[in-house]
Amino acid sequence: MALRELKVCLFGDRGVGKSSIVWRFVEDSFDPNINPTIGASFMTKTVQYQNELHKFLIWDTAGQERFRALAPMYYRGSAAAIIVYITKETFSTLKNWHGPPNIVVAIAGNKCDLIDVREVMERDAKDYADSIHSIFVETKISRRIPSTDANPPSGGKGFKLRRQPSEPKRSCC
Ligand SMILES: Nc1nc2c(ncn2[C@@H]2O[C@H](COP(=O)(O)OP(=O)(O)OP(=O)(O)O)[C@@H](O)[C@H]2O)c(=O)[nH]1
Repeated sequence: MALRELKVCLFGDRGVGKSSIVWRFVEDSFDPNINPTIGASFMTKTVQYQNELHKFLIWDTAGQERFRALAPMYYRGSAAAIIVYITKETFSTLKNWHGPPNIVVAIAGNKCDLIDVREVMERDAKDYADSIHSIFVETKISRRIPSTDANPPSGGKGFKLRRQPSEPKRSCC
């Protein structure tokens, strides 16, 4: 079976939930006490879609301002980027995370389970996403969404982690 490798990076201010999104995707788990990322953390997950295996090489970057200058390095060679926000403030800094024009960008409005924290109207976020030709999705990582897919992709096998859930995140670059 053919194997395609796709580099995907996550960007966004600290605490918006980038690592939680990755953990939900890779391990289908949620840790309310997850540690902040230092530098970046790397994980992979292989998903079968039709007759192809897609191996996602996922770079989860640190949101702290001091790491922002490293973004171009992670963008290099990426097929896609996910830029995450939650509040008005983290939404207003989305443009700081913009990358090259030739990659797929998805904007994720995370923590939509926390009604009080959610300050950006879905319509405004969608309009912004349209204006930069990106995908828009609202996410909540804290609760598992039951799959309605009778044949879910064969993720889970073939992924490797550099960090166990209970360990602190390590810088790897
Ligand atoms: N209620 C709720 N909490 C969330 C959600 N996603 C993440 N969190 C929590 O938000 C906090 C920050 O999550 P992280 O995934 O570490 O955020 P991050 O963007 O990777 O943060 P940095 O590593 O500092 O850049 C953690 O306490 C998570 O458990 C969500 O959808 N809902």
